Amino acid sequence: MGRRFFVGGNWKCNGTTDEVKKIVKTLNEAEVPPEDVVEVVVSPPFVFLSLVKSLLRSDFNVAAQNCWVRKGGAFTGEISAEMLANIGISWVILGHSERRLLLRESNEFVGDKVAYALSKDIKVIACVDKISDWRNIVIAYEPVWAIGTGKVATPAQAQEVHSALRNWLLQNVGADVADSTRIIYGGSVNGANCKELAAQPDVDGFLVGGASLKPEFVDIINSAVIKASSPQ
Ligand SMILES: O=C(CO)COP(=O)(O)O
Repeated sequence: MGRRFFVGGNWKCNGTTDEVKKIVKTLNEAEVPPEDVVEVVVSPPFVFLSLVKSLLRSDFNVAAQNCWVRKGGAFTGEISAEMLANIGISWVILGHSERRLLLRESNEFVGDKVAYALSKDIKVIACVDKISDWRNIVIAYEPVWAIGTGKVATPAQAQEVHSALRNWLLQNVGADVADSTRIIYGGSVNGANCKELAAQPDVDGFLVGGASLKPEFVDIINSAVIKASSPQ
């Protein structure tokens, strides 16, 4: 099987230049498993993408937190997938519940964004339809009640939903995709609760908000080792 553990750090709308440099320094100095054991992607706000990309260790990747739904042009305030590709950003988070709730992004709009980003060779952390190339998708399950609340799903709750999502992939897309697609959990993940969650067979990693701004993010990355040693 061998789904590579995935840990995403969603910094959301946080940080100053100094704070960003500090987080990157902590990550650069951290001892973590090699790239073939855990894939780490941090997602700073747009204005810090180039800075983080230039300073961050080369075994970690950088994601944008959003992008425009199609080719750029007269769309004030938007950032296109082409622009992300142009500055060497290979990942984007699309369809986060904060954007769905606060900015009224619909399933269809998010689905169009995913399709467009994939067409420009940007990999996507998403939970949507309209996906044609599953190789470049990581699905994030983030119960809204757990985001930023300190209330984390129990390992059994997370496993139940992740396994249902994988079953949906099996029934609707195919066995290969169900077997290979990473389904990651987000919502109040921290250094203390990550290990038990990581041990669940269908939890393939995390999308971390608040704790991704703190040194404990390194502990979350290191929970990949639990996964590597637990029977699947
Ligand atoms: O929304 C999240 C990650 O995208 C989760 O946020 P918290 O980890 O702060 O709950």
